[in-house]
Amino acid sequence: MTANSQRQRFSKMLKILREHFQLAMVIILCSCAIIAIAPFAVARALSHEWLLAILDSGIVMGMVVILVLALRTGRVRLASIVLSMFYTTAGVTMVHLKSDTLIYWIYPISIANFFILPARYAGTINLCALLALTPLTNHFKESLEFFELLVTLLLVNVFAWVFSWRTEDQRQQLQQQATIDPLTGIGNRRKLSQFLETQVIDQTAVFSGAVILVDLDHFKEINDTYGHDQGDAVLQKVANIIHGRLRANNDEVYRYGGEEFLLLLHNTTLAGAIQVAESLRLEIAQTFKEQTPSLTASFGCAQHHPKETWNHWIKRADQALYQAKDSGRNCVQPPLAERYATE
Ligand SMILES: Nc1nc2c(ncn2[C@@H]2O[C@H](COP(=O)(O)OP(=O)(O)OP(=O)(O)O)[C@@H](O)[C@H]2O)c(=O)[nH]1
Repeated sequence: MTANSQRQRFSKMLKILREHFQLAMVIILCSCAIIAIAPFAVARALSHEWLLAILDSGIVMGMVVILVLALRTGRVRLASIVLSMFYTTAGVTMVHLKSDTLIYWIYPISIANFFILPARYAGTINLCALLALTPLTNHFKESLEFFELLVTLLLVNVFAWVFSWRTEDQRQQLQQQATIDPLTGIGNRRKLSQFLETQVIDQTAVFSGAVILVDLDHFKEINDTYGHDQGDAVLQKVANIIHGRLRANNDEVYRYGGEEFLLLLHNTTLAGAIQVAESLRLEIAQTFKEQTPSLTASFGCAQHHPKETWNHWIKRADQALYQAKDSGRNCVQPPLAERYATE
């Protein structure tokens, strides 16, 4: 393998890890724990501390199982919950068995839970850990010392909770800004790519449906006649018309380009997509028929074929749209090869 292709593979891996933060956290936490705890298991076995050696080995093996679960099944949320419950329980058990000197491990454990889980899950698991530690009161010489420990642990949890909530809020805002088209309020091309990519990565999700590409006809003339602001208002109105025609949980619309929209219709045949496109074509033409120049739209439809790649599918719809433009605009076209089957 050349240095260049190695670099490409490495940067591809980094991209996947960046996009799948939770999976990255599971991999990092499991790997660090395995590397850090395995030597203790060996050292304890060598010094005949059998109980602790068995516990350490159990933790290492548990981490390996969780790592494999996350990587093989892709069920990262489940793996994160199991991982968090596993090392928190192991931490609390060790404190009870070994002595309260290990109690300081509960601090990083509490924070790690907020890294890999949503705040409410992490908070609940940490609260259970705190309750499980309360029987330790008699291990401390002064109850004030134990009380201080509980208060500091609670404070760490509150700060981590606030930090986690704020980070999640910022992440959602960024996600919104990056994926929503500010003019029309519908998803942009990046959101469409994310949707298509998750469908490809998650092999269990089988898409069955159709796509419609909508392109406004001679839109440049609208801009030239009425100005860009009016052009923007027309785009918003078209987006509203399309949005109003969608089935709430079955269809999605994206702004695919400047004056181009893409509709994903789940569980829809080519004939169904053509029907939707035809009614949209009539509604758009009717809405703008009074203005000069009037506005119409052209449509290209394609049904997804089993095992067809996303690129190929959308390319077929694009070719159908090209045919619609070529046949005089203000019309709906299926892919050329399927035209007669739909007539
Ligand atoms: N107002 C406004 N205009 C936009 C926006 N994005 C793209 N456009 C305009 O859309 C027009 C697209 O022009 P063309 O690609 O020539 O297409 P057309 O005039 O619609 O002609 P056909 O597609 O061939 O029917 C250009 O004038 C762009 O400036 C936008 O966000 N707002």
